[in-house]
Amino acid sequence: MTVLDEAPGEPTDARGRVAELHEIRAQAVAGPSEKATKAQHAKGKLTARERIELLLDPDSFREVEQLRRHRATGFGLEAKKPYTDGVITGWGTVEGRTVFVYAHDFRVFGGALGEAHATKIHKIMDMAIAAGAPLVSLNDGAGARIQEGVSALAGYGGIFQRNTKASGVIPQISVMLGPCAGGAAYSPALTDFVFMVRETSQMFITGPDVVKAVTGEEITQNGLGGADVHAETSGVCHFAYDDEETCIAEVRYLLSMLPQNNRENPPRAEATDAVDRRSDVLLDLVPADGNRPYDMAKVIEEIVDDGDYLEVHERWARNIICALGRMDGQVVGIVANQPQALAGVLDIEASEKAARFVQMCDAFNIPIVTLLDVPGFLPGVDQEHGGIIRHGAKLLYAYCNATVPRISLILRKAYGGAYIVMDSQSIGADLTYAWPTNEIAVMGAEGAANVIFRRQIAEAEDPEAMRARMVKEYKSELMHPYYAAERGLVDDVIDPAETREVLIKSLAMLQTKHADLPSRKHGNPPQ
Ligand SMILES: CC(C)(COP(=O)(O)OP(=O)(O)OC[C@H]1O[C@@H](n2cnc3c(N)ncnc32)[C@H](O)[C@@H]1OP(=O)(O)O)[C@@H](O)C(=O)NCCC(=O)NCCSC(=O)CC(=O)O
Repeated sequence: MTVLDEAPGEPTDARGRVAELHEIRAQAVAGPSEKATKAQHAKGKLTARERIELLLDPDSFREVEQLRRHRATGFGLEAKKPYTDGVITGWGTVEGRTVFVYAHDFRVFGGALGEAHATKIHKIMDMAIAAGAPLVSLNDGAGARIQEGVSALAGYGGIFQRNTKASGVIPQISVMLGPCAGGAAYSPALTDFVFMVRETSQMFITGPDVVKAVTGEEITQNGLGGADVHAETSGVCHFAYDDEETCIAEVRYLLSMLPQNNRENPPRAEATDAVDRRSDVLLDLVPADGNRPYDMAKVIEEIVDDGDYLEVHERWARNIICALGRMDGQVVGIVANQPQALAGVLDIEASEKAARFVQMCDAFNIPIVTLLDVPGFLPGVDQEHGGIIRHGAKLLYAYCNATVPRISLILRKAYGGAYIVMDSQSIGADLTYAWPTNEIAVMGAEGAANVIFRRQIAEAEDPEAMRARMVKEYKSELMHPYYAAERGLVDDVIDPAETREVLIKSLAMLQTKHADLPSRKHGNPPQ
């Protein structure tokens, strides 16, 4: 029973009304019951308000529509009309910059979305778009509120439409903090970043019971749509953590590297690492032998400010790394082949992962640095039948379409179509560099010799000796490190130890880059 469950009394004096307001507010903030809060904590989850407190700067939260209640009837809803209607909405600041937020309160109808709940979210999304500030959703809801039927479903439609309208305009971050089923899983997929917490958050279109009924498969909630599944297998989530506190702290970190909207640049930090810091260690990190693996993450660590960067989709498609870091305080997006996983080939998942990242960087004015060490696209029936052509095209399209500053550096090998796709000069990179160990070619020397000298090798008295001679000839003709530089296809061959300085000075020059694309409604990118 709330104050407003009874007809408001006779007007008393102003002080009486103010006291009444404070009482109502206290009820709204407290939520349904102490028991419900305990149940939430017992599941290892924080309440919506506790989460908002972790996300925003202290005392910065300003709530909107705290006193909203649903007007639905039937199924006993008339008697159950809690304030907030199960979602807390408002704005505050993160490191002093405005951020809009909505947080499902699982204690109210399992955080399920009804009509009033949905229109609160619509309002806060409209406010975020109008203000040009990021939107963070803290999701812990059971999907459409079943008692409200189609009104609830339509509420989701309004969210999806706004997610799409806001796409590429303001950063949208979805933080999954509970079981998010059905409608609750679609909106995050439309946003820029999805965060999850192991054990306590799940995302699925239909839960294990429906899966069992339809396909006969038996699986747990986590097995179906837990954080590890989405971070490693499906690629639905970009970041997965063990607890809510770490997860929300990382959301703050990510926000610190994003602009408020597409009309701003990402915030520049105080430079804390010397521009001309040499990286002699890179010569030991990257073996000259193109077949030997190494950890590209260590190269990134060496060239960014203070070795600090945030890897996106760290555990999905590990053969490519996508990361946000700073160079001389300026935020950059780094795309790099990872020779340590699948030799760094481009396959379906790697192409999708990098394409989305490049697109995100371009939308939010983040310059892109591409580090190449790529043997090519992954051959195979699975890949061809899985549509590697159209998935690879997504990456090509994303790079070709990107107007932010783009710099690429070839560390070692760069073969074939994969070389062209990974931001070569010919698809519009602003500056391309290579280390003296580069091998830019249509394919590896052995493969090339086998194709173009097949007849000579087959007819030779000693085919193996002939093959070795032809490989050598191909290498000396076409695969020496200066072949591309002589033709102007790389702008310079650089000393690896000077990589950081060269990249930073190039980024500084490109800061004022301006590029226009022909006028059009929008492109038709491969899907
Ligand atoms: C989300 C859950 C896994 C959480 O399980 P838990 O054991 O933690 O909690 P619980 O089941 O006790 O639920 C907590 C309270 O929320 C209520 N509750 C749960 N789901 C609800 C829903 N969708 N609508 C209205 N109320 C709901 C419960 O009745 C309960 O109320 P009380 O506290 O009063 O007892 C489960 O509740 C569940 O599977 N719910 C149904 C999810 C679903 O099918 N959603 C899709 C809807 S269709 C959709 O979204 C559109 C689409 O098809 O895509």
